[in-house]
Amino acid sequence: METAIEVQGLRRRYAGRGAGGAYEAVRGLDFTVRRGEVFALLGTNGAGKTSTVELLEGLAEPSGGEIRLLGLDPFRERATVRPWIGIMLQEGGLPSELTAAETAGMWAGCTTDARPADEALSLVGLTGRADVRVKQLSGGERRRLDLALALIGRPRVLFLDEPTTGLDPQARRTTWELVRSLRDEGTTIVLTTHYLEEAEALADRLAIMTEGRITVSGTPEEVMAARPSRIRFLLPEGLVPAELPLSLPAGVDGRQVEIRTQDLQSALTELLLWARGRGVALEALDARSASLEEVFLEIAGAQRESGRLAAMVGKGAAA
Ligand SMILES: Nc1ncnc2c1ncn2[C@@H]1O[C@H](COP(=O)(O)OP(=O)(O)OP(=O)(O)O)[C@@H](O)[C@H]1O
Repeated sequence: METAIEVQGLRRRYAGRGAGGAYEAVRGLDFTVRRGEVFALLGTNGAGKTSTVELLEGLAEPSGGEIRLLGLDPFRERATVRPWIGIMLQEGGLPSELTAAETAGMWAGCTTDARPADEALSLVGLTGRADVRVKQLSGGERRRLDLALALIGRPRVLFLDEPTTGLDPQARRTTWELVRSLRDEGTTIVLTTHYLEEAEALADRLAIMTEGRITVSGTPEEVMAARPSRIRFLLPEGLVPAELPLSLPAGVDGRQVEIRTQDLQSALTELLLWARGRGVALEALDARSASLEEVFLEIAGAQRESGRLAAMVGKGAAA
């Protein structure tokens, strides 16, 4: 598969951050985004996602490393790259007195080979709101207008920064469908989102960032496969934990039993055969594969813990 974006050793340092001095928000990233895929960049607040995406968009110069977007440097060759990319910003900042149609028309007027304004509004389901002023649109509708504007230039690479924040569940699903159909038409999409089910639903590949570095990357399946699945149920009345199958190491808290396994199907089969053999029912039985959310929370938890330990060590050193 062809490469759309190639990133090597990417760094971004902000000069003078209050009393704290310079701060390096992006600390040596290497990744590739293939043509026609959805690539999601995930991470906790302040992990460095926006700082990274701004570099990919050519809005700032890296302090180290290299980016090739469709073969060019997006900062130095911005004039050439700009028409190829569509950017949906977190805060639209649109003139509030214009209607949705006027806003899209104005945008189309500044764009070569623009998609007609009404087509862009229709893609995001705003046709019925075309004559409403921006200031009277709901937060979710404004978000969809931001997306329509990002699509007006028929971008080859589309950057979506938290595209469904504030959207109701139905509008979110419609946006997902649109993202999938753009991808199927060959658009490369870089997505940042805090909704992990969104990343799971849309991303062909993803990377989780922590403190300016990529901690985990791969397809959602690869990222989740590294974590154990979980089976939970209530210990049947009259049984003690020692009577549970020995081959399935279980954690028991009161009546709540939890088994963690890398092979959910075998463990579940064994558990159900055991239950049938004992003639017991497993109340509140719940078996599930690791979700992206669990992987994310584990990484974020480890990061918080290491930050806490570093602070304790720092305090100890200062004392
Ligand atoms: N202009 C700036 N000057 C100094 N520091 C900055 C600047 N912009 C961002 N930072 C810092 O860089 C770090 C990364 O910020 P960034 O906005 O890239 O994170 P993020 O992952 O996009 O977070 P969020 O999920 O909250 O949007 C943060 O610690 C932030 O305070």
